[in-house]
Amino acid sequence: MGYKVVVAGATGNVGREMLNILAERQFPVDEIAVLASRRSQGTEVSFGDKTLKIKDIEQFDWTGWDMALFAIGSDATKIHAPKAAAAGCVVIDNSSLYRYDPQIPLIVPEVNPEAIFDYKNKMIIANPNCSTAQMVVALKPLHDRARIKRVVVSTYQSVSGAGKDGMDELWDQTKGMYVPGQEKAPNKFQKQIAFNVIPQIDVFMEDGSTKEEWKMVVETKKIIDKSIKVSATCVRVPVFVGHSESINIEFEDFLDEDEARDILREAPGILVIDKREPGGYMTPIECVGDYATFISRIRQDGTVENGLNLWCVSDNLRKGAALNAVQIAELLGNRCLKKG
Ligand SMILES: NC(=O)C1=CN([C@@H]2O[C@H](COP(=O)(O)OP(=O)(O)OC[C@H]3O[C@@H](n4cnc5c(N)ncnc54)[C@H](OP(=O)(O)O)[C@@H]3O)[C@@H](O)[C@H]2O)C=CC1
Ligand SMILES: N[C@@H](CC(=O)OP(=O)(O)O)C(=O)O
Repeated sequence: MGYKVVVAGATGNVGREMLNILAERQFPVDEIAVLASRRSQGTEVSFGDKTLKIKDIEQFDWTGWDMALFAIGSDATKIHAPKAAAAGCVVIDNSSLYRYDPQIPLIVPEVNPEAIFDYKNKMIIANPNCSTAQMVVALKPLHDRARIKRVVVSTYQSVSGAGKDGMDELWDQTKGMYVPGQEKAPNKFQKQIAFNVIPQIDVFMEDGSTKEEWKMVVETKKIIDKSIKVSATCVRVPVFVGHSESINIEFEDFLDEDEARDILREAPGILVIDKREPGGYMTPIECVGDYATFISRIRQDGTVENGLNLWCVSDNLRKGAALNAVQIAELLGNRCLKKG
């Protein structure tokens, strides 16, 4: 016996990946419903070898459904997640709406699976920001060994993090550079993204940081340990899929780079690719479609007492969103609902 599963936002980048991953991992599905806005009603999406028709979320009756994977952004989530939860359908939400509610668990299954039992508080579970997800997978096993004091991270985030519109803007702007009359002005992004990088993701906060940077700080504390200090700079780069991060870590205790490499090799969800030769590291284009968080360029930072540098790459639509949500669904099924 399997689950009655809903995917909300099934026409989007993340929703489509959710359907792919549910099928790939043979999640025990008895029945599946795919939802989006009214404008997509009747559109077809693939689920394994099946084709499913999109239903209008406004008209959907949540009664009798076990779990719903949401990827529809905060505004629509605010309307529909409470309706699903009230009908007894556990919501696994990709938006930032509920992440900072102390009653709602924020989960990366490799890091804090025990938080799953708090789903009962509000029948909602939050999925972290894409940049946080891959970073905490890398930090947790190192923190367990040497206690992290401080992290300085710079991100290189792909345009798919900004949804379908972000990908279209990079594509159209790049084409427009070569075809006279087809130049495309910035719209989704604040400045030209083709052949450029933009040091702003999400809105500015009062202290001069951006909300994306704030999310990385607050979410890392909630998922791993509130004592960890994080300083983040988030940058949009002209890459379609795959977020990269340069991470500098300062520990309480000394951690040798070889031991760090061994720890990361053994850690769940991580693949270490770290040869000190040209090309002996991971780049975003190579991680697309993969489940892993890839770690490269592990090296001592001799400028602080107990420092380490590393390079971290992952598919933001998978580990950063859809895969993590499906892993949460698996955790919920195995440890709490126990039907599959
Ligand atoms: N991309 C990423 O890396 C990450 C994304 N997320 C979260 O997931 C959400 C979706 O991201 P992504 O798939 O990339 O975005 P897309 O723009 O690719 O897709 C948006 C999806 O949301 C649906 N939608 C939008 N408005 C409504 C509405 N009012 N009612 C019902 N459905 C609606 C769209 O349906 P329609 O086609 O009908 O418009 C579409 O299915 C984000 O807003 C974010 O909260 C979280 C972490 C990472
Ligand atoms: N902001 C992320 C993607 C995203 O949707 O994040 P959030 O779920 O925190 O709004 C990016 O642009 O890469």
